[in-house]
Amino acid sequence: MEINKVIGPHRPPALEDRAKMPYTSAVIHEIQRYSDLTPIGLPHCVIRDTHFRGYHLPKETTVYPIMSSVFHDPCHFEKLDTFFPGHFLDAESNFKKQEDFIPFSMGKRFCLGESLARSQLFLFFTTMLQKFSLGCPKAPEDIDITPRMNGLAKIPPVYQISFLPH
Ligand code: HEM
Repeated sequence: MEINKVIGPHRPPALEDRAKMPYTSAVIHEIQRYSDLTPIGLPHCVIRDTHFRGYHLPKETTVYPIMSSVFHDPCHFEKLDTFFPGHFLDAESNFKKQEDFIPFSMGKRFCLGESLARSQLFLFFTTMLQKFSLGCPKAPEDIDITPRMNGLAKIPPVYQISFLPH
């Protein structure tokens, strides 16, 4: 079987897309890109002998969709190791959808909770910022964001953060 392009099922627009808050959407997308929470994705297995871009994958080969390579693709993101919401904004500051940005994976087994998760991320993030002023005892440049563990998932370190109601 020759696979050139795997097309995911139709995804309905999430609440975040309908809200038309391009910078907020860009920040949330950049958080997902930069944090790179599941760097090697979830393992899959080919169910028959498969040819993919010149490689022969015998039946039952385990395949890891290396998500990190997507989030650090220099063809799509100019500042790979910098938190830069501009990756998802065009020259007029409109939200720029990146078709190759796939934190919820793609194909038949893409995340079933994608719409719910995206709506929740948007509501959680905007509500927090509307209701609280966020603070941290350390200066931003002194915060070590190296993950505590890095394997199937990246586990973030523990931070001290304050939420002061407006
Ligand atoms: C930010 C939040 C989330 C992220 C980044 C995420 C990401 C993912 C990824 C990468 C996969 C693996 C797809 C694959 O096998 O290639 C997955 C699978 C799945 N996710 Fe999520 N997910 C999130 C939240 C949720 C939520 C809230 C739900 C349910 C309420 C959910 C339900 C599922 C299910 C059921 C699968 C398995 C789909 C299948 O194997 O057919 N996810 N998710």
